[in-house]
Amino acid sequence: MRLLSFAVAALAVIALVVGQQSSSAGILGLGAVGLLLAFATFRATEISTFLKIFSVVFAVEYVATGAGAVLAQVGFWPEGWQAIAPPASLPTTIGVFGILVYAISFIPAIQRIARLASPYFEAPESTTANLWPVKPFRIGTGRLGIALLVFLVVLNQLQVGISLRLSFFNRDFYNAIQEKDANGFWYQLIYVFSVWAAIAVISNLIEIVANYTLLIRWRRWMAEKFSGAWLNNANHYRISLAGTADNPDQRIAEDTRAFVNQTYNFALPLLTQVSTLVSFSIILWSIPVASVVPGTEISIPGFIFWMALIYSVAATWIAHLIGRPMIGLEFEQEKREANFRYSLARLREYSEQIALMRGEGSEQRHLSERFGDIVTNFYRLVWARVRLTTFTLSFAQANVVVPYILLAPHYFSGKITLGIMTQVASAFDRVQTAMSFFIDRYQSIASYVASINRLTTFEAAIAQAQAQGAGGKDSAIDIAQKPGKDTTVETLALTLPNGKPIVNASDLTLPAGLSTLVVGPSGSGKSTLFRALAGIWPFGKGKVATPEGQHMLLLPQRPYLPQGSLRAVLSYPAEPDAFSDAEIQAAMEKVKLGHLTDRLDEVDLWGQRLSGGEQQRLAVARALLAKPDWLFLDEATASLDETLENEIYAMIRRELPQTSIVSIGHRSTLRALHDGLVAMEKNADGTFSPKAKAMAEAG
Ligand SMILES: Nc1ncnc2c1ncn2[C@@H]1O[C@H](COP(=O)(O)OP(=O)(O)OP(=O)(O)O)[C@@H](O)[C@H]1O
Repeated sequence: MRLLSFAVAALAVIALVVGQQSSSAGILGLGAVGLLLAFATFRATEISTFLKIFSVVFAVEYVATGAGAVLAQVGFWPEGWQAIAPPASLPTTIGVFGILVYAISFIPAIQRIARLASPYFEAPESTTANLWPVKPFRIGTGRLGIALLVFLVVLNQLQVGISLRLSFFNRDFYNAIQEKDANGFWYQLIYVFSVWAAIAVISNLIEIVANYTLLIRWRRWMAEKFSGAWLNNANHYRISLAGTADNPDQRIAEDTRAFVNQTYNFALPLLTQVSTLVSFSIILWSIPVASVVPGTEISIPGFIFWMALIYSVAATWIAHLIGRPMIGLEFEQEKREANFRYSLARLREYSEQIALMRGEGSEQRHLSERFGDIVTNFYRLVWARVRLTTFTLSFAQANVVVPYILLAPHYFSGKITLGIMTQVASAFDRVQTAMSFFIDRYQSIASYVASINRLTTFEAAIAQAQAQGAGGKDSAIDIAQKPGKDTTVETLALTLPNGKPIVNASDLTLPAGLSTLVVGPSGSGKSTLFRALAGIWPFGKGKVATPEGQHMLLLPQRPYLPQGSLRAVLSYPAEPDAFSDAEIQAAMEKVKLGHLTDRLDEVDLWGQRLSGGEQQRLAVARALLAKPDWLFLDEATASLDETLENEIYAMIRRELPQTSIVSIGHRSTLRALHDGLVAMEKNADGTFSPKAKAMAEAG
């Protein structure tokens, strides 16, 4: 039944066109009634799809009219151009209406792409352009991007022009063969073909260089922009807490690459295809005999063009119906691959724990399940691909024959030459290839859409984290710098990411120049309090005053050891050359890491080489080098034996006499090493409050 409606609609459109061109009111009326009947059985979305197809047809017709007129004026091409009469009223009206519907439906997608793409082309920073054979010169990053893009667009249009020119060569060449014109044959081959073919090769080579230069510059800029915004003001930490954007690594590394490549690989070929469609449509349109319906004397303007168009639209539609499930399957495949990779990466990270627990069997089963997921979906994908390819390949084969079937009667009756027949056949093929643009890109469209989504949500997550961070517009925890020396908490109510309250603090003063020990049950929110004081915990509200212009350093229980030399690990987060060898070695001796002083330039995975205690002492050495005004130690010496812990604390007090120290620790021996005590006390509502105590108090 549905098929019947579609068939009626298609026939009605043909009747409208034929009726209008032959000025036959009867056929026109039949077409109008048919279209109305068909529309009555259509769903709303189908009517809009119909209008979209109609609008494309007429958009092409309009563009062809304009381009034909301009090119004929300029007289750029040998012969064969002729002005095309503007399309008449009824289809035009429907077409213009359809164009509007079509254009509007694309606006949101284009806006999203433009929002992600445009910042690069507006980037003001200056950069060095290294474009051989021109000497390197300084230019704005965005300007260079625009220049490269414009250059590529021009080059691209040149290539369309070349293929158009070669189609005329094709016509003249076969005509010369048919007429046994040896001079014409050699002339075409030597002077026409070789020149244009050489230009085509050179322009392709230049395009490769310009293309890759633009893409790598654009991608680098985007990756730096995203990683910069992600790292800024501890946004990365708040994003992972809030869980607003999974796998930032994939977004920064993979999705920026996919976005840049795909945007380029869609935009330029799309432009090529549109220009190809327009220029070859003109050829199809402008050959008079190709407008005559084969076997009859009826002439329909652009008959063969319409045939190519209707044929391709129908094929595109069928291919879309067959290929549509592939979009979802591709998306799923990417996700399953990512899960498998993630399982492998975790295995590497926890290799020691897994080996100690003999967990390899369980890991192997887990990996094999993950890979099984990949395989299951892969087979579905293969079948979907087979179905689509069956159709597209058969269609491509039919393509070779269809134009000849349409033209053969004219050729055999002597109305057209062999040259014209082959030219029209190749133009027919070009028009239908251009129309099949989206079919050929089913897979990449799926991943393109996914990348755009991931980048857009990542941007939103970064903006949210930025707003929640210290000083951000949505930040309810006000960390103000005040004159004076102490750090004071006026009021502070901290919650978990899910809103559950955990810490309530008021009137807490951490005195400058002294050392304060914070104690309390496990899970009472001591570390969370430290995170809030450091300005990275976004959940809750309150007011904290920190002394103005003072350097604060927080050492967590598990220190972070970056990749690189031991010198870089020790100087972190300062540059590796921020401290002299003598300074570094002295700090290492003080934390009893003297045995490592001759390995400063050794690059290793230090986080896996050094013992837990050694790593903690290395972090203390960093503090000795950085000499902060405030040092927060969050169980930063918990892996050391008591004697060594005592020695290290005494050393810190000795070496950093100006530094105010706040520590979290569970061991009772720590009390003797501190001047003051703050204990976490449980409230009736289950939250904890830090309270200053005398040393003897608090159990
Ligand atoms: N990102 C998070 N999401 C959900 N809950 C969290 C998060 N971070 C901490 N918590 C919870 O908040 C509570 C306080 O954690 P916190 O690490 O501050 O405790 P702590 O007093 O330092 O504990 P410990 O002495 O064991 O180190 C715990 O119950 C913990 O599970």
